[in-house]
Amino acid sequence: MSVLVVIECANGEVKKSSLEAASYGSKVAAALGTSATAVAIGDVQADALTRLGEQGITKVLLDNDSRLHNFVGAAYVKVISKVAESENSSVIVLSNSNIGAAIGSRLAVKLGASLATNVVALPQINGSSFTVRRGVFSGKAFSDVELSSDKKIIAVKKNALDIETAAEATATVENFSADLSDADFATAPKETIKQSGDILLTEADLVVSGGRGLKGPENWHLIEDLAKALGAATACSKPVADVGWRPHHEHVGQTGITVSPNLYIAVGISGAIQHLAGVNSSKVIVVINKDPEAPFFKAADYGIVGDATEVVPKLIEAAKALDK
Ligand SMILES: Cc1cc2nc3c(=O)[nH]c(=O)nc-3n(C[C@H](O)[C@H](O)[C@H](O)COP(=O)(O)OP(=O)(O)OC[C@H]3O[C@@H](n4cnc5c(N)ncnc54)[C@H](O)[C@@H]3O)c2cc1C
Repeated sequence: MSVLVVIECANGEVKKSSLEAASYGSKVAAALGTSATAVAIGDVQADALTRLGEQGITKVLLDNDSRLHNFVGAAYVKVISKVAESENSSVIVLSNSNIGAAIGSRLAVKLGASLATNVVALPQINGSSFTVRRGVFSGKAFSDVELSSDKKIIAVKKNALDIETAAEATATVENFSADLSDADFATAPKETIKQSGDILLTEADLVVSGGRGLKGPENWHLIEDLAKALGAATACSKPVADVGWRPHHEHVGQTGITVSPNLYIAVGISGAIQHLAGVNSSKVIVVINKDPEAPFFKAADYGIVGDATEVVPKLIEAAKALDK
């Protein structure tokens, strides 16, 4: 019996959300008195995988098939399920990322496992049954669910738990071949067009976001300059994307992307419930709005009442000064 953690990789590195999953999986393994193994998929350097020892992973199995560098659901499910069988894994931990959400239910069907998505806390273990807490209704409520199958799959909500790092531990890395055939890639991406911007919004630790209060695209440099000074990704409210000031892949909220950064700075955004649905699991929310009655202030950890054109340049200067 072991705990298996699914590690997503891109550009040679392990994604942050997978470090969170590794940390979570190691704690579950410790509670069960077993070890945590990982299966790595995607474009990754071996030394990035050995460093998973710092999150408590003892062994990493890597499928080197270059066709896996792009996400292909059927192939990913096959690799993970084969590793789970060969390692006799009873608990599989993955990130509740886009990829995790796409493969979790398919894996559950293939392995006959119970599945909990959007998990925000370690499980309570009662014999062979786990009770896990899930975030539901866009983070407005929690639901405690029982996983009673022998095999369990837990998809951990991004940024819900800290990454714990133990000094100097390394994981061994072994190659694993799932003997994938062309049929496993029957539906595969032909081309990947990366979103603009240096920092991927869904993976960003810091996000600076703008709304209609910016008045027009001619003022968007305020958002970009603050983001650059902080090393943040940029985002926007839906109306801003609808009128074409920004591309739709930057729109966050109920009908856009969900983000969970450590810091979300909202500039000139009113804080409508549909916007909050995509950002309210951010660790710290800072709101800048000239209207003291703006609903976003109720969800904010810090608020600045003021005109964005006056407040943001001061923040940019302050952020630049921190770098000196
Ligand atoms: C089904 C549905 C789904 C939706 N999905 C989404 C979604 O996913 N994401 C989303 O964002 N919205 C979504 N919306 C729209 C949402 O209801 C709001 O209309 C939208 O979020 C408002 O965008 P905003 O805050 O940028 O603009 P506004 O509501 O116009 O707010 C602008 C804010 O800027 C402030 N402001 C004005 N001038 C300044 C200044 N100079 N300095 C500082 N502050 C200033 C104002 O006080 C105001 O609070 C959805 C709506 C529906 C019906």
